[in-house]
Amino acid sequence: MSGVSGSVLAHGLSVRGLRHAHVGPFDIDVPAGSCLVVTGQSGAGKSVLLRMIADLDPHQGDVALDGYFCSRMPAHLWRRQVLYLPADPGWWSDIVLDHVSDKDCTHDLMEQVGLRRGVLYDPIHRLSTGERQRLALIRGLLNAPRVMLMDEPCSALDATTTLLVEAVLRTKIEEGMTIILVSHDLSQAVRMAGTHCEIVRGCLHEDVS
Ligand SMILES: Nc1ncnc2c1ncn2[C@@H]1O[C@H](COP(=O)(O)OP(=O)(O)OP(=O)(O)O)[C@@H](O)[C@H]1O
Repeated sequence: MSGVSGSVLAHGLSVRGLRHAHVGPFDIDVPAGSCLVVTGQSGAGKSVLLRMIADLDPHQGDVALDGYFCSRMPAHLWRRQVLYLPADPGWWSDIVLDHVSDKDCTHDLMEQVGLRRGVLYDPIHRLSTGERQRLALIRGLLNAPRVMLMDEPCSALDATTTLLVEAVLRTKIEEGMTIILVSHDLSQAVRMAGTHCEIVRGCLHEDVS
């Protein structure tokens, strides 16, 4: 049982009383087809928040997707729908092609985010940080999650490439995806946020500026 009472979104992500150590409690609603941008100082708890939502870090409280609580669902089913994209993605093989299931879709997405075709045939360790970041995004998108929890997905990208990635994310949001995007880039927050919140002293404050 979740131990959480009260209403949750019928379509979208509802975070209820989520906390760990000095971070939280967080209560957030992110409707399907919208983007919440989370900012905050280094060490504020942004990554911990994402990892708790993905059920990767220990926590109190619960999260619901379309009214179905994480605590009542097998972990692998939750994480298939609610995908965490870490700032420093892990790779289980050094061969890029091992990580992509649909080559046509991958080519299409690579073009959209400005990745050269040759990336598919290079070893992962030889790729630039920004290439790996975009590849991890594509790998995540190929799994068609309902929710993406993105930890600074554009931190290694130049301004032009950042806009390409944002355009892809905007399309996904229009198609109904829910995104929580952690960023240190306030201009990105302005461009992407349906809602922009800042974590201050462990709590989330909606930006009203
Ligand atoms: N599993 C954990 N258990 C306890 N404390 C943790 C755990 N993971 C992270 N922390 C601590 O929680 C705080 C928030 O960490 P977090 O990684 O969420 O910060 P952040 O806001 O993402 O920072 P940055 O912008 O530097 O990435 C830090 O003080 C960190 O040391």
